[in-house]
Amino acid sequence: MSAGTGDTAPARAAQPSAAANGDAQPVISLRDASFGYGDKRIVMGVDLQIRRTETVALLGANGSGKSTLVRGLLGVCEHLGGQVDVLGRPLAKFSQRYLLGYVPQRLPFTPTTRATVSEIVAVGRIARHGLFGRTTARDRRLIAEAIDIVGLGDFARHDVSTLSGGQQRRVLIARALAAQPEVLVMDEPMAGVDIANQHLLVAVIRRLVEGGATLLVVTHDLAALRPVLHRAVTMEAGRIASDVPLPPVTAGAFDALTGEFDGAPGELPGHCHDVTDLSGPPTGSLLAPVYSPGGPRA
Ligand SMILES: Nc1ncnc2c1ncn2[C@@H]1O[C@H](COP(=O)(O)OP(=O)(O)OP(=O)(O)O)[C@@H](O)[C@H]1O
Repeated sequence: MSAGTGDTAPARAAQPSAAANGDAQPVISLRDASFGYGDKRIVMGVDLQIRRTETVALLGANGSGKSTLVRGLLGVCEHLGGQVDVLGRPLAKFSQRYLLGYVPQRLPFTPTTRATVSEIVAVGRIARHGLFGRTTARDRRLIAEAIDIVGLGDFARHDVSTLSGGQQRRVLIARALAAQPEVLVMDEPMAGVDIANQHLLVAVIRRLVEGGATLLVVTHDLAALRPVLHRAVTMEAGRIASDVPLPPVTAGAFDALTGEFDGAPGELPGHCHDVTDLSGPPTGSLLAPVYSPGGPRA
C-alpha cells in the first residue's frame, strides 16, 4: 500500500506529530454537541476536533457515553444539540456514511455463517457503490488489498466462521477499509482478543497509522494500543473529562503481557505465524486515496 503519495513515498513514523496537522480543517468537529436516545441526553456539551492522520483513543468507564458519541457520529442515535461536522459537512447533510468506516465491537459471525473472508470484505465495496453495481476488476483488487493489509491474504477463501475471534476482528477492519473510508472508527478492537492476536491487531493498526489513517478508537485498553495513539480523550458521565496528547513511543513493539516495549518497531512475537509480513508499510493503491488530503474519491 502506498503511504499517500505513491509507492516511493517514505513510510512515516508510527506516531507522526499530530501538531503537524494542527492547522488542517478537522475531519470530525463537535462543538457543544449532545447525543442521546429519544429526547434523553446521554452525551452533553462535547467539544472535540479530530484532524486528518490523528489517532485518538476514546476512554472512559462503562456507561460514560463513548459508544453513544460514536453512534451519534454514525447517525444511529439522536443528535440533540450543538454543531457536528463530519468531513466538512454538517452531520444532517453528511450522506456518504461509508466514508466513516466502522469496526464494531461485537463480531457478527456465528458458527453457521457461510461466507468467505473475501465475501465479507466485498460488503465494504457494496457499502460504497450500492447493491446493484457489477463487481469490477478494481473492486476485486481493492478487496484483495484490504485483506492483505490486515494480513489475511492466506485466508481469503476460508469460511469466516473457521477463523479465530482476533482474525474475525481483522476481517471487519478489512471490510471497513474496502469502502475506502476517510476515517476509521473502531469500537473496542482489543475486546476478547488474546495477547498474540492483540499484537497482530496493533501491528495492523500501526500499518494503517503509518499509511496516514485517521482513527477514532473506543477502548478500555490504552496500554495495548499506546504505541499507535496520538491523543487520549476521556469521557465521564457523558462529558469530556480530559483530552491530552500522548508523546511518541520511540521504542520497539509493545508487549501487552509485560507492559514493556521491546524489539524493532512492528516486530511480531515468534508465535504469531498466521499472517503475511506486517512489519513494513503497506504497498499498493487502496490506502493512497484514502489517506491523501485531497478528500473523497470515486
Ligand atoms: N439504545 C439506548 N437507549 C437508551 N439508553 C441507552 C441506549 N444505549 C445506551 N444507553 C444508555 O446510555 C448510557 C451510556 O451508554 P454507552 O453505551 O454510550 O456507554 P459506554 O461508555 O460506551 O459504555 P461501555 O464501556 O460499557 O460500552 C448508559 O446509561 C446506557 O444505559
